[in-house]
Amino acid sequence: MSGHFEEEEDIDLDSSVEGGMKKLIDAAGAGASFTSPGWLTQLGRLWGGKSDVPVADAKPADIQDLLGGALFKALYKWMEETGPVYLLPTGPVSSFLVISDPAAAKHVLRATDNPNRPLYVKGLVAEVSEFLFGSGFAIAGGDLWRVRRKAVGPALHRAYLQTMVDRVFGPSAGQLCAKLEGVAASGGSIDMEACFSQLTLDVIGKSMFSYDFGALTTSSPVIQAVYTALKETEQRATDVLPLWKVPALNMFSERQRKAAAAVALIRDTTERLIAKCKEMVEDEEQASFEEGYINTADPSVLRFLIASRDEVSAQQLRDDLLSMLVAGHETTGSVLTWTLYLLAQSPDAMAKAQAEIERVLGDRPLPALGDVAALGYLMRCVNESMRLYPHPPVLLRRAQAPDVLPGGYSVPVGQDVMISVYNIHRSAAVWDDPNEFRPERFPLDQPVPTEQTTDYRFIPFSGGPRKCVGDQFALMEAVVALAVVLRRFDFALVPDQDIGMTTGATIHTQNGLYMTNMTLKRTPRRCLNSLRQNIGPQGLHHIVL
Ligand code: HEM
Repeated sequence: MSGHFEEEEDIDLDSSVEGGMKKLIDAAGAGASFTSPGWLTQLGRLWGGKSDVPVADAKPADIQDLLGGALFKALYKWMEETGPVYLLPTGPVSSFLVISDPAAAKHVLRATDNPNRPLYVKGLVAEVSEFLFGSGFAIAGGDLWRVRRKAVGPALHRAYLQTMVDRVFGPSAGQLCAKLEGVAASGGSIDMEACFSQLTLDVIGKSMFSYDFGALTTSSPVIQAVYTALKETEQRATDVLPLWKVPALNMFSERQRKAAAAVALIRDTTERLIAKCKEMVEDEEQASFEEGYINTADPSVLRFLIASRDEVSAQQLRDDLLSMLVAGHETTGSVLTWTLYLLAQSPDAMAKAQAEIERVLGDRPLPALGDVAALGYLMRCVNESMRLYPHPPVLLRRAQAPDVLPGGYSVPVGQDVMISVYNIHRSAAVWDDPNEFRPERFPLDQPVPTEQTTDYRFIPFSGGPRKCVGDQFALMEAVVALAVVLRRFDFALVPDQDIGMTTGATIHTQNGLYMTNMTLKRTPRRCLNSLRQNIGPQGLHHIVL
């Protein structure tokens, strides 16, 4: 396999393939894989154009991974066989250009929705999630995206994040501890993947709309609707036969009827929250809105956006908020799941993280904003977990102008592109011992790693104009949640469980992450009392419908 390229460097294709053997495309467009053409490659042979990009040699066995919803595993195998940039034919005239190289990823990400270099757009992502996001800015493009990103981004300012740490992240993690105490007392086991998904749904509801889903403690139709809609987005992303693209068929599909009902309920709930918030803001002086605005009774993003009195329709506001809800929920839940999984298997790293938490928090039960920076090792554990398990594992783009990638590969107009973050993060050409969990690879005396500090070798939040708007929010939420939970419990994996990996929008376990023998750690009494008092939504004006 070849190494990664420097941006815009010309590369000799002959030398870019292991052992000097190159997989070049023949005149008909398939790869130099005549000897063992698989079904996908056969399809690729029909692919009309000539290309200078090697073609993945997809075999029938590979479809197992694809049908199992773990496309990213097959993409990894093809990277090892074919190199860091290859074509994956998906039909007679369709294909994905798969990128597993930091320089090529940087090139594409920085040219997405970039007014000075408008070469790429989001493409397919918008198609699979439009039914839920509507015109939300996470999937919109062009001017609509630019205007809405500019309006929403400032809502996540520093004072907002500080308030969320104090009033939402810490207390919500305390509620999770209360739930886990029952399990620890009974000596049973619990699926921590489900717990983290509930925790992050509660957190994002409170932070976005001051709405308490109560997912950690209850079940409700709205919660079920969120899960149904999320599942549908994931299924659409991996459907082999996308029947949902034919509106006339949707009424005959039980799955589609359920998804439509779920979306209707979520939208209705959000619209009612918006209407209620608008009523409350009516009396507020317009002059009171300035940079860094925060309403102490209701510090939510919804309140910020309504108080800004931006010219925006209720529907756009609804779709933007739903974009944030969905983008910020399962992603952070999955980060927590895999970080706990990795720590539970690495006693040294776990001991180091727990010692740091004790030292930083002393007898205070919940971290404050300043503690997040002091919890540097825990942060590196989260970073390292996001390297090994990036969510989503692939980023999709579509070329809207002809382009040439670093390495000299041409990209025709309309080409669908898949940046495999998973491959970049696990490539031996990019990282030493790429499959090992080693938080120490991100030293404490250097900045927290980002796409900038690593020159796009580490891109868990993407990069360029469409980079995640909630990266700081998510990192703080994850560090606070882990600090609170690891302070209170020691965890042990239920032995012999098959964790597996599957994916939709994020990487999930196949069967849950069951923890047992959850020993309550000795916690200072003062700290414990304070934790118990703090788990309510103090000081948050919760909108109740
Ligand atoms: C650890 C948790 C998170 C991860 C791993 C994550 C990852 C990402 C990634 C990779 C993208 C870019 C997708 C692309 O380039 O196609 C993205 C976009 C986005 N994220 Fe996050 N995210 C997380 C948490 C959050 C949170 C908490 C929020 C909201 C508070 C959020 C809101 C968004 C939005 C609105 C976008 C779209 C931005 C745009 O297109 O302008 N994310 N996220």
